[in-house]
Amino acid sequence: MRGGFGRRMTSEAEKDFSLKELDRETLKFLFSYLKAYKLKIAFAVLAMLMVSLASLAAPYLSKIAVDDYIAQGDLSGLNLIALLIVLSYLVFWLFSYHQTYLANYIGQHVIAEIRDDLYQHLQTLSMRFYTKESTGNVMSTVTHDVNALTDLLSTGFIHLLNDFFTISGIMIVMLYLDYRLALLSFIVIPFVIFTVRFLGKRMRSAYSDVRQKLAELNADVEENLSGIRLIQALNREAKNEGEFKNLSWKNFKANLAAASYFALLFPLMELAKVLGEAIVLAAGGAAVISGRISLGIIIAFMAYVRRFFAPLADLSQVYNTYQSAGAALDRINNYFKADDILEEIDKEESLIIKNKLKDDFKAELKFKNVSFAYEKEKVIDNLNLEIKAGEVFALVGETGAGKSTLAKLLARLYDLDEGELLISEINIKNIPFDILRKKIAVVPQNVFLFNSTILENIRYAAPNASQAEVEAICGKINADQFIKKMPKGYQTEVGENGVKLSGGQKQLLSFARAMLVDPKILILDEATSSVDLYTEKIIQEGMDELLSGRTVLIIAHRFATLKKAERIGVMKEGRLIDSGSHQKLLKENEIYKELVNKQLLNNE
Ligand SMILES: Nc1ncnc2c1ncn2[C@@H]1O[C@H](COP(=O)(O)OP(=O)(O)OP(=O)(O)O)[C@@H](O)[C@H]1O
Repeated sequence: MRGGFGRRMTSEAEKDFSLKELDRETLKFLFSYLKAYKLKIAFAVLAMLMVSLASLAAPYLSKIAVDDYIAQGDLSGLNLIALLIVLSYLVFWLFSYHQTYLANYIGQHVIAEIRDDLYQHLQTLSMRFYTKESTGNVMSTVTHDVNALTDLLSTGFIHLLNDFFTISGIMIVMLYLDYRLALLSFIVIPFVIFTVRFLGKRMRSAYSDVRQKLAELNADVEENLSGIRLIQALNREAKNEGEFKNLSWKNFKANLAAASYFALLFPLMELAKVLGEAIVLAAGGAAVISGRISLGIIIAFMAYVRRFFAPLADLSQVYNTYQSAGAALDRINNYFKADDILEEIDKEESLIIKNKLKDDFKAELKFKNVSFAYEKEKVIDNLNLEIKAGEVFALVGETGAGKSTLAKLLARLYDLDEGELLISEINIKNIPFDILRKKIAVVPQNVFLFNSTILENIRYAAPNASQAEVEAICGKINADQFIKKMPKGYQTEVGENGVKLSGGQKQLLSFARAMLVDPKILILDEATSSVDLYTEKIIQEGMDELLSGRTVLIIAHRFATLKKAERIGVMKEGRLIDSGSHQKLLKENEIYKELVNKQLLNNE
């Protein structure tokens, strides 16, 4: 995923997403998860309403205290009001706790469910999907996008509803207390809306720029750390440092621009608040002097005006949350809609085939008029090939001829575009995956090892295998020699993708991993150059054991392996152009002769 996360964020995720782009289907997708929490959502909304109501109570109670009790000299009434104010804060506190807890409860549950479903779905998608989509993109959606949804579901809804209830509540109470003074103090609202819109738009784009510049910085760090060996070997440190400084400077400038808008917003809100208070004080004061309204009303108004502006400013931030959550939701749903799935046959048929293959599995392979393209161009072109049970068949061909692609089709990492691939006379599409993976093992060209112990890496495909079984396999293929020399033997940690092992050692572990499954069909996609002569010799010695009693397809790059094959096929541009014994091909096939002379013999 080198550079993937950052790259993707710069290119796609941070483009300005309009909430209008959210289609019904995407919203339906979100609601399908929320449905299960209907009752809790109702309680959460109720709690939000209570929080807003409770926050409205204190100024109104102050008005009553001033007008009805202080003016009348009624001390016991005054104490009652003081008690009610405290009570209103207790109610506020209680419901505030519940609204936050419930919103987080619902939000976190929904997020966990979406994340689990997404992960499960991603595991079922075929290599076609992963060829199109970079790992960085997928990673970013599972983590970054799902987190953006968390912001929306856990806090976004609370803010939106609370702000909405509070603003409406304040306006209603103010209008009720004195509509003339209320309308007069609302004069400030257009100013606030204009400011919030003006600054909000710029802040959104400034923050988007901040994220973009940060993503570029991340991508740079990630890529350069992954390639640190090459960077040091090629003496690129100074140049890279210059590039990094440049990115870092851009990041600094973007942050400063965002901070300057942010620094403007709150003083302007304060200004609006002070203006509102001044209007209330001047116009309200005059109304009190003229006797039109009471002193209590002006006190309540002052408090309401003060409370009015925070939620208004808040709404511009909430819009931000909604926008990024909308974009994230869209991308998550698009992954759910991805249908690059390798279909499996239904359970009943699967059972019939399982039973049939259990007693009567013929390890023979037939490619019939097979064509396949990763994208548009055909990589396998009308290929026909039959490999008999127990045969050792080697494939040769120039680089890019399509040899490894045949191995991928046999492991059903992709489905064919045309033709048929039969294993034991059954179309590969009808063989349940669990059977296929037990019958066929691939030793790939590029070995992948997990950051775990040698033991766990070998038994990755057969987790129930005992250490004794693993050791027996390693003994047979001569892998135990180097493993036993390691400081912790089979418990040695191999590091990220086996970084602590040599190329040859990694390959030996990969052989052992395949052999532990005891496959009837073995595919060896030979690496060209990663193995030193000593390990090569060990591998060749262990090879006979590896091959005996199995049908083997070897994608051969070495003459030594070629010698083990009973039949050799020559591939060119996705076609099998010839096949036969080494001697026959050497005599009759120019391409084969050239391959042997120019490339394979070099490795002998
Ligand atoms: N995931 C992929 N997406 C798109 N094209 C691909 C993909 N994998 C391979 N190809 C293309 O398919 C063609 C066949 O590749 P393949 O790996 O089968 O060749 P090969 O014969 O095994 O080569 P080599 O001997 O170098 O390993 C090449 O042109 C390659 O560029």
